[in-house]
Amino acid sequence: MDICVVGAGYVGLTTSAVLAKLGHTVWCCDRDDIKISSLLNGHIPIFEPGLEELVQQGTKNNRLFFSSDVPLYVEKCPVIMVAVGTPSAPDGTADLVYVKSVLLTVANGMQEPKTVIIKSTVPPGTGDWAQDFFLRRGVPKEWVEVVSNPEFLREGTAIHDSFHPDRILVGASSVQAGTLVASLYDGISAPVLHTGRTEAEMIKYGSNSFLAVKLSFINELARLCEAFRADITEVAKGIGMDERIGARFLQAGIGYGGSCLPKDVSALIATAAGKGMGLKLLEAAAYVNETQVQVYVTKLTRELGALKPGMTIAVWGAAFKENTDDLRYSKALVLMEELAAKGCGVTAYDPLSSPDMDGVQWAASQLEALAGADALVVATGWKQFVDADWQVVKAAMKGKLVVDARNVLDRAAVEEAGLHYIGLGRPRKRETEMSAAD
Ligand SMILES: NC(=O)c1ccc[n+]([C@@H]2O[C@H](COP(=O)([O-])OP(=O)(O)OC[C@H]3O[C@@H](n4cnc5c(N)ncnc54)[C@H](O)[C@@H]3O)[C@@H](O)[C@H]2O)c1
Ligand SMILES: O=c1ccn([C@@H]2O[C@H](COP(=O)(O)OP(=O)(O)O[C@H]3O[C@H](CO)[C@@H](O)[C@H](O)[C@H]3O)[C@@H](O)[C@H]2O)c(=O)[nH]1
Repeated sequence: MDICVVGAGYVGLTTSAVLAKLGHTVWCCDRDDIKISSLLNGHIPIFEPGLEELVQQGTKNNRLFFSSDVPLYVEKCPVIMVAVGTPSAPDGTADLVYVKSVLLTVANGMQEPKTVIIKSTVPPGTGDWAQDFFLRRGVPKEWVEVVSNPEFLREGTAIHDSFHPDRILVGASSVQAGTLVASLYDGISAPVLHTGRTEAEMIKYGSNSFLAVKLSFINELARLCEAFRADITEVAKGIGMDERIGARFLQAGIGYGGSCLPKDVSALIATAAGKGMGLKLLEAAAYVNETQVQVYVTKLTRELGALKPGMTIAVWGAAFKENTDDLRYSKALVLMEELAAKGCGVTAYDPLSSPDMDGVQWAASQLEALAGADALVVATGWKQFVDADWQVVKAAMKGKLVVDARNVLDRAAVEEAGLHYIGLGRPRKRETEMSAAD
């Protein structure tokens, strides 16, 4: 099948490479000339493990092509997949300006019947709106089928997730269109769920919102654990052993970030508000998440005294999670902003990113970031941070405080090095327990 994928971001690029691997001929188009020329020169503009190899395979096998001429390939291809961004507008709604601009390009270049797949995350009702939009632009009804086909990949594991999805979701208003879109994924062994368009859109928002609620729930429970000196990692393990709940997404920490969960929660809340409804549970999840960085600022203040000029805090991690260079809605950056605003010196390190920020100095290595530091905060769970040599860390720092904002460090190893460990809901074992464990 000849497919034009519009948008060469995380989703567009990954999906293009995956569809090419599945035997389709894919034109991945983006209006960003710089991105496309870099792709044409063999350079992948994002960090995603395994993506470069897959893209190279696709281009070598003449299955994957790149172009900034969006109208040309939109007109040529019978199947168009819209994978452009749907960022948060200032009022919290999903800004559909990019999606609408692609739909207009499609409508203008319509010379023959087409299937228009919406891969971008869009609010319930958008697919129906798009179908009407084509009719209103004078496109004959039988010439266009809009199909919702949301994406569930995670950054950092995008290739694995694409080839091993929990489900392939296809929301269509006709069996024929749904079957055609499902067939694009032939070769992937996963259940295919056929639904209506709006149901598919709702499933995507519902899934991300559920994950957000799960994370804010465990983060709030971790706060409560602190009040009882209970260990949230043991509590989460016990809760997660109930198969109805599941063990994943129960790692307490500095809160969820990234380009999806925060914006999709806010878009669903705004979508409900548009229907005169309040989504109280989601609002609470968003609130807990927004206040989670403050929990760590309070911990630092409790240990170091008022945060002020003259103090230096080292922060390891900039990305919103490990194995990505994506900084969108990163809690690590929010923490750095908070510390810098209080006048603290912030020395930071991330294996992939060093964005310009007022009051933040980027070090060339994780050890270099520790020079003169009163405290270290581990804000992203990169493996190289987890595996740090804590004796070396101790020698490099001025102070002794290590704040594990992801609950990923080996507390005993940190403490054995003579450092003072603080996580979230991870108390020191009580003396009696410690001697019983010895
Ligand atoms: N990032 C993820 O992990 C992920 C996972 C699942 C779903 N999604 C959803 O997929 C969509 C895309 O997300 P992303 O992270 O890949 O976005 P992104 O910001 O990385 O990339 C979007 C791309 O679209 C391009 N673009 C915008 N308007 C265009 C136009 N009119 N014509 C051509 N190109 C245009 C931009 O230049 C950009 O390269 C969003 O709706 C997002 O919510 C993202
Ligand atoms: O136990 C956990 C799991 C995750 N996180 C944090 O939660 C955020 C989101 O993580 P993750 O979901 O792995 O990242 P994304 O790549 O944004 O993926 C989410 O958003 C995508 C875009 O919609 C969806 O496709 C995916 O299914 C959905 O998991 C990150 O800040 C993580 O650090 C935790 O704090 N604790």
